[in-house]
Amino acid sequence: MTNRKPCQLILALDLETREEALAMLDQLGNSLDWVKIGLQLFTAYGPDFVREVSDRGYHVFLDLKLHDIPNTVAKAVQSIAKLPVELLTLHASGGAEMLEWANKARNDHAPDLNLLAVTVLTSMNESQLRSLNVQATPEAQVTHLAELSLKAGIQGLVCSSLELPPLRKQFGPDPIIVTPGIRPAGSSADEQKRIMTPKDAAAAGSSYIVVGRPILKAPSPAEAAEAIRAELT
Ligand SMILES: O=c1ccn([C@@H]2O[C@H](COP(=O)(O)O)[C@@H](O)[C@H]2O)c(=O)[nH]1
Repeated sequence: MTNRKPCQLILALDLETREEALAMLDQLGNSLDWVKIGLQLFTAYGPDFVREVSDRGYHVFLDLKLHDIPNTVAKAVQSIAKLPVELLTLHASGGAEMLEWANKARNDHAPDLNLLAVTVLTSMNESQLRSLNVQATPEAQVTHLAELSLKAGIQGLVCSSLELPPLRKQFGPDPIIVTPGIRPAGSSADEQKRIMTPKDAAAAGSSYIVVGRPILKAPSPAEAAEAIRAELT
């Protein structure tokens, strides 16, 4: 028995234009509490778009996957602290010093912001890790990077739901664990390699699942989102 909160759905709002994105949010209405703004819309519309989504009442997850020298990442966290963002990603592979500097900037400027360390992208499998000269399995590499990140003080992790059992066993119920690579049964995996259904991800201990194309490309995005939410309860 754990005191873990119920798993929540985050929509990955990966669309081309502001107009398309806002129309999608209009369609989804009450099916949604959380919106992830990623590189596509942030590079096109920047902080104003973040404020616009937040002004509509959504919790905002800004998925910029920061990865640079410690000073540059810390300064970026300081800038993002001025925005209505509750979750922000950075790459764990930037290393302990980068993570510590980012966390200090968060503590100094945005203590309500939760930083999430991206471990191994869900689009990667073991052979892709080998091509980067990483000899570990995805599970071992995720666990290693998770340990590094949590030791550096980072509040949460991004990984595949497949890695949830060992992570929850080692780190317990407290770390926020966000899992993309979610595919309802029978839907296309696209380029995602380490996938799970919403139901299984929730049961395995995901704090939040991230879903993009299975909702965005569905004939009825609102029905698709509702069906996914129903799997989480
Ligand atoms: O390891 C990761 C980290 C982030 N993502 C992001 O999640 C969504 C997934 O979109 P789908 O359309 O559901 O595949 C996307 O914005 C990625 O940038 C991830 O997939 N894997």
